[in-house]
Amino acid sequence: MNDPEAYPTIVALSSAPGRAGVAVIRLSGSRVRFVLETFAGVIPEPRRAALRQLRDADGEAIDQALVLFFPAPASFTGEDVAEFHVHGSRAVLARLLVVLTALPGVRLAEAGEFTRRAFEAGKLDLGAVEGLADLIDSETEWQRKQALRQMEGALGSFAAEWREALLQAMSLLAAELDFSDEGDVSGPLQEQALALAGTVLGSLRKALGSFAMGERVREGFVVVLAGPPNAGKSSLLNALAQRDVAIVSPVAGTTRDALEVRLDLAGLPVILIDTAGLRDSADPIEAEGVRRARNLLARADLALALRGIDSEPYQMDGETPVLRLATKSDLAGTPLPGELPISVKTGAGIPDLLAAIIERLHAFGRSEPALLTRERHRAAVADAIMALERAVSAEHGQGELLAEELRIAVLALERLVGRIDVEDVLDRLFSGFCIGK
Ligand SMILES: Nc1nc2c(ncn2[C@@H]2O[C@H](COP(=O)(O)OP(=O)(O)OP(=O)(O)O)[C@@H](O)[C@H]2O)c(=O)[nH]1
Ligand SMILES: [K+]
Ligand SMILES: [Mg+2]
Repeated sequence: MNDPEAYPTIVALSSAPGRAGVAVIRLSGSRVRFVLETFAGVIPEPRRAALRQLRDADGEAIDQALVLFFPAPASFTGEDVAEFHVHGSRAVLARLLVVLTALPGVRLAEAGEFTRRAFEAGKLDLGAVEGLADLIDSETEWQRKQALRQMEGALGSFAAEWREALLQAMSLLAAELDFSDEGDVSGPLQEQALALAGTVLGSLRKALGSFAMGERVREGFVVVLAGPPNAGKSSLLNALAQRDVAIVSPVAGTTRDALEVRLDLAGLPVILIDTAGLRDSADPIEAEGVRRARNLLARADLALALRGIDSEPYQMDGETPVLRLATKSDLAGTPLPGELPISVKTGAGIPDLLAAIIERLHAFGRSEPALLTRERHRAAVADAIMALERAVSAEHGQGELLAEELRIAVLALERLVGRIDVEDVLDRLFSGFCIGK
């Protein structure tokens, strides 16, 4: 890790680009002390801010900066790390990055490279890296809480406990097998091993139960506005987004393309999608819009089925959970049983609608924050569960089979936290990171 060839010192703007009061430039690697001496004239006391004038090699001032030094190994990456807190001006940042990268052995960081080094130094496990990525992307309260817990290693510590228990079960089985010459004797040690596996199985099932919520909190709940033309779908989208996003008109068949807005509903991230009014149309463009609407509806987490209170009832089929709305409640008409009356014109019923949507979304899981948040997590835990289910249902006396299933479950848990098969996951993950992270 200290080899400057294999690990050049990396530098990047770690705060957001553009004009700002303060910007943070971060460096990591074996040349950090040299950089500090050269540009700041001093290596500050570890973790203490020092106000310094930064000067280039000719002694010309670049900016005043707060300078921080985090010596290896107690740093984010495990290497020597420095931060320059400078004025967030494009000219200061451009000049500083030019002079820093002009030094031999110093280059600009790639996306996620600081975090990759932290991972390689064992500072973060895969779950924590994923949590960090999610925290940076988080926009709502639920997303922030879930990501923070994951960044702090929740998944890693659960996985370590499960793995520990299964390894213990495996050693009990091995001891049992040593006592028997046929490898087919069931005894008290096997019973103990099975009990351990059963406990882990219960805990894994509980974690799996958190996935539906965890994934949706991470990616957003998909809520689709559906109903016949002119039911008021686009009007409702605009009202909920509090922006003029979609075209509204009295012409039936106005909306063709699906339009989406992101909402924060009591901390839950929602992707609200407006769609073409559902009807048989001879117009090929409108018909395509209706086809897309039906597809979106089929994979939505919740459908808002709209009917104008002055219009005919209509049938909406499919598996998607539905909340029924009678729109335009300011006009003459009566809501049908089960319909919530709303009016975009007067605002009547809109707070009730929001409360009803939030209530429906909570049906995906009430306990927060979730432990499993990505398909990758679900797949690994499901594999471990299947192996343990086979283990606990094995015939008595099949000690070797049992051990094999436990081994499969342990491997799945090692995949979960990135002990094995990690490269592909990392490449995909880091390509989505910002440059200075
Ligand atoms: N009185 C009244 N009119 C409304 C209300 N909401 C929508 N409208 C009117 O109903 C008409 C249709 O509204 P849209 O929002 O375009 O309906 P839509 O369901 O998106 O229609 P398509 O995109 O054609 O399927 C427009 O003239 C709206 O002004 C309401 O709450 N009260
Ligand atoms: K319309
Ligand atoms: Mg519309």
